[in-house]
Parts: sequence; structure tokens; C-alpha cells
Amino acid sequence: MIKISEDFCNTSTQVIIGQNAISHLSEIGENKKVAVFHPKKISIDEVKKYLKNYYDFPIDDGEEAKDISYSLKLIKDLFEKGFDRGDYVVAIGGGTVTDVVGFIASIYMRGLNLVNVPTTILGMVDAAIGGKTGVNFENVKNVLGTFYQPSVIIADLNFVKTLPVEEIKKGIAEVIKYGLVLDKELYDFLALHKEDIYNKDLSVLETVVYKSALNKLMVVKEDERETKGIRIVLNFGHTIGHAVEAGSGFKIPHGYAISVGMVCEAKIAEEMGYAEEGVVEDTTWILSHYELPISVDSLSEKIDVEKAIGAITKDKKVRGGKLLMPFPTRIGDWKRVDVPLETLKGFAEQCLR
Ligand SMILES: NC(=O)c1ccc[n+]([C@@H]2O[C@H](COP(=O)([O-])OP(=O)(O)OC[C@H]3O[C@@H](n4cnc5c(N)ncnc54)[C@H](O)[C@@H]3O)[C@@H](O)[C@H]2O)c1
Ligand SMILES: O=C(O)C(=O)C[C@@H](O)[C@H](O)[C@H](O)COP(=O)(O)O
Ligand SMILES: [Zn+2]
Repeated sequence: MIKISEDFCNTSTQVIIGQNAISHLSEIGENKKVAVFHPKKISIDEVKKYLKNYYDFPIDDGEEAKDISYSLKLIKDLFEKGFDRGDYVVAIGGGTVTDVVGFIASIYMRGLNLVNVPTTILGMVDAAIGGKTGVNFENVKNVLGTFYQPSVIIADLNFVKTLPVEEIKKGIAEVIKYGLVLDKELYDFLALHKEDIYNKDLSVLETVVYKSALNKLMVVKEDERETKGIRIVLNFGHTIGHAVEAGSGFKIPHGYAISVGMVCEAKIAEEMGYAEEGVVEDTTWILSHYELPISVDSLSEKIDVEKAIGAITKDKKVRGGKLLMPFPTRIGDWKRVDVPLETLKGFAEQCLR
């Protein structure tokens, strides 16, 4: 079992990684009420063993569940059961569940105790960590949300056993992101371990989750609320990625969309003279090696370019007509470049058509 602790401005977080990590749920006080939100398809029989005073809330997941109306429905559940600020919310599921449940936990009575239990690789390496919560609105990703740290993140690798390989692929896209802009060693590790990862070697996956969590926490500690131009690095591939999601009516999953987004943004970085020679090739190579899409042509849905470009205008990194772009400079390194919105839209059109 691996444990990482990190202090943020007003809170601290612990990440627990390993098989059977779920047993740590027993550390929640017996006198506290615990709301367990989980997708209907994920059984919580194992989880129940460690909780005394729990309320079982089976919910919808997937991008459709990230609609504000659904959050209000879940809040009503907490309200009707009389949850107070001393009580706990446990979010079990993929990134869509931790985004939505984290959001309601943060706004109900201005915040209940939150424990995230990611059950997808994407959740374990990224979504459950760092405190961003969010729901979609008017065809724009995560445009309503909060920064709210879970006190504990429990990444129990046993959940991977039931996870389809397609879901591992989507999560690996975010891990490749860390490799490309923050961690060359991780890039090299990924280059060597595709078979182990796709064959669900749990000890290799534990290393992947651990290295990813360290990268993410390091960045979030420096710039928890994305006000210092540092946390934007975690958004590499996401300006175009979120546009791809919006342009597909949210039918293209996040992991695939940011995969295409990373290639496109690496190309823009190169064309604007910020990325060293070879960055685009290395980006394309690692994503193709993991059988991830590298252009819109390999996606299963057609992209509505107008809608996609519309979403870019509403990106949360826009400041005064410029987009704060995290550009890769060489593998494992990056630079912030403030790109005029019109320039970026021009490049985006080239990638999306
Ligand atoms: N808050 C953040 O920092 C952050 C970071 C990255 C991504 N995200 C968000 O995360 C979302 C994507 O998350 P995701 O890829 O986990 O998608 P998801 O939550 O839709 O889960 C993917 C699929 O896997 C299924 N599933 C989950 N756990 C399973 C298990 N153990 N066994 C079998 N099936 C299982 C789900 O039911 C779903 O069908 C996007 O909305 C994205 O914007 C947020
Ligand atoms: O934690 C972050 O910061 C990230 O940007 C991580 C991303 O992988 C994630 O998809 C996040 O939800 C995107 O945030 P947004 O601010 O662009 O909505
Ligand atoms: Zn992401």
C-alpha cells in the first residue's frame, strides 16, 4: 500500500493506492452519516463492510450525468436524509462521478467531508485528485464547478479487474499528458510498459497511478486554484480536447478527445516556434503506441467544427482575448504562451476539419 500526504492552502489530502485500499473507509467515524454515491453498475458490497452508518445512493454516470439538473437531484437526496456539515460523502466511480459528486459535496451547506474512490484509471491518475469539480452547461465542459479538496482519495486497484481495456486506454491518455509536459522518466516508463498496462499488471498500474498522483499533486500544491499560470499545465491537450467533446455533442470520451487535442496542441506549439524538433513525432508515437486517436479522422463521431470553436471561446483559460496555453517545449517540459484567441481558433480549425 502506498500513501501520499499533501497540504494545500486550507486543507490536506491523503492519497492511498493499492489493492484493498478500500478498507481505509473504516477510518470514517462511526457516528458520522456517510452518503455513498456510486454508479448502478458498480456493486458496493465490498465497501459496505467498512461503513457503519451509510446511505446507498446508486446514480447515473457518464457525461450525461454531468448536467446541472442531475446535481440538483442528488443534492435533494442529501437534503431529504438530513445530512449536516459533519457528515461524509463518498464518491465511488469514474471521473464523471467524482466531478459531479465532488461538486454537490462542495456546495451542499457550503461543504461536507468528501472521500473520492476512483474506479477507473482516468479517475485514479487524475480526476479524483486535485479538487477540481465540475458539470457541463450550454455545451461547454466543466463551466460550472468549484475547487474543493477531498480529504482522502482511495485508489483501490481491485476495481481495475472489471474495467474494460478501452477504459484503461482513456486513462492512459492523461498519464501520457504528464509524461509529455512534466515527466520524461514517466514517458520512458510508458514507452516500455504497454503490454503490462493493457494486460492489467496491477503492480505496474500501481506505479503508474503513484507517479501520476505525484505529478498532479506537485502542480496543484503550487497553484491550487489555477491563478498563477502553473496549474494550466494539467490542461495540455484540453483546449482542443474539450472542443472535440463539445463538437461531438459529448459523444467522444474525454480520454480520446484529449489524445487528439495533445497532438494538435503540440503541432501548434511547433508551428509557433515553441516546441523543439521531434516533440510532435514523440507525442504522436506514444499515443499511437497506446492505440489512442491522433486526429479527428480516427474518431467514431463527426465533429461539428462551429460548435467546437464556440466552446474554445468559453475556455476557462481565456484572459482578455488571449488563451493561456501550456505548450510542450521538449519531452517533460513546457512553457506558458498567451495566444490570441483568433490565432488559436485558426489553428484549431485546421486540426478539426
Ligand atoms: N476533475 C478533474 O481533475 C478531472 C480530470 C480528468 C478528467 N475529468 C473528467 O472525468 C470524466 C471522465 O472520467 P472517466 O473516463 O472515468 O469516465 P466515466 O466516469 O464515464 O467512466 C467510464 C466508464 O467506466 C465505467 N466504470 C467505472 N468504473 C468501472 C469499473 N471499475 N469496472 C467497470 N466499469 C467501470 C463507468 O460506468 C463508465 O461507463 C470526464 O468528464 C472528464 O472531464 C476530470
Ligand atoms: O486538474 C486539472 O487542473 C486539470 O486540468 C486536469 C484535467 O485532466 C481535467 O480534465 C480537468 O477537469 C479539466 O479542467 P478544466 O478547468 O479545463 O475544466
Ligand atoms: Zn482531463
